[in-house]
Amino acid sequence: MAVFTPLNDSQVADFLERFDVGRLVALEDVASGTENSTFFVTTGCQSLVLTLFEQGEHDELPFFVELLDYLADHRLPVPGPVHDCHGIALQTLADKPALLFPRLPGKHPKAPNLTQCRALGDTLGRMHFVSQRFAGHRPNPRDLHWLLASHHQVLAYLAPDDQTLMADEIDTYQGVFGDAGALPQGAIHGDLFRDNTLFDGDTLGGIIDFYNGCTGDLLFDLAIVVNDWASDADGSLDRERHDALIEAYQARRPLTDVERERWPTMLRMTALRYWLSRLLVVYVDPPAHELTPHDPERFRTILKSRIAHGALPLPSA
Ligand SMILES: Nc1ncnc2c1ncn2[C@@H]1O[C@H](COP(=O)(O)OP(=O)(O)OP(=O)(O)O)[C@@H](O)[C@H]1O
Ligand SMILES: N[C@@H](CCO)C(=O)O
Repeated sequence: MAVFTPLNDSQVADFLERFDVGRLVALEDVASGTENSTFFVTTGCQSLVLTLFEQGEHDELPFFVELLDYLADHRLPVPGPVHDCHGIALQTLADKPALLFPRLPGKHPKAPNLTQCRALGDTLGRMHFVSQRFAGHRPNPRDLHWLLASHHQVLAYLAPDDQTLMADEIDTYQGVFGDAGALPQGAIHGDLFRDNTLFDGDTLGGIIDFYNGCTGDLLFDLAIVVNDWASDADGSLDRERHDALIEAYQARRPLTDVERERWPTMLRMTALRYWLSRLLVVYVDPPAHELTPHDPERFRTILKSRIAHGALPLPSA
């Protein structure tokens, strides 16, 4: 379920009067999603998405609005928030912070094909090209500092081998990524899994769910994408999807020498990032609502595969 705060037609009809978007024709609860309440809203002239923010740092919502405004202004396929008649995007509805977005076309790809991988790589490369000049700032909440500070909370739930694996890996990352800021920096999505994209056939209709968005290493974003989009069931990398993503990305933003050098370790660090965040959800901070948590084991498998087989050779720029 993904409606934690139900809304009725008259609440939404009144809410829409703040904007120049037409009158309510239909309101529909959105079943997917785990964090916020989401509704599809149809007016006489537009298809929209209404999000009520249920969790998280509400004082960080202005950062997300600025980032989405910036990316939409640069013609990236993201839902730029709708601003009200006074130019304000961030609203309150049912005592929750609320944003209204254009509804983007498409479905989440379960098994992305090479054309879809190229489209995503191209768009991520374009996004990172412009996001280096984004003026906002929000430190990456899932960076090496977070790994270091948080992993102790799950160690007791792991088998001894896995405790050693996690601790040794984090030691390795400290050696490689201790010099924060050494890699190219910019605004990143921070969670660009397949289920945060919408494809209309092979056309990328949009990238959504920017609530892990932050500023930091661009390479972190690319590694999250490659681990999710190009891993097979056994965790190994599929060369064709890997190359399609990275070649298209590099046509927009070639990786630097230092990024290429640190790439294998970044793949491991972002795999461990999800192993840990999923373990935290399962053991330490389960959701208040009855939701099936994502499987931590998937990212342990990916991590072990990256350690055993290394990274694939990066295509040249
Ligand atoms: N702008 C949009 N256009 C079309 N569909 C959207 C849009 N925004 C959200 N959705 C739909 O609503 C669903 C839930 O949205 P979202 O991912 O933002 O929710 P969430 O609660 O933050 O979930 P999670 O963090 O688990 O992905 C998406 O999977 C998608 O189907
Ligand atoms: N994409 C995350 C969940 C949302 O942050 C995961 O797969 O664990």
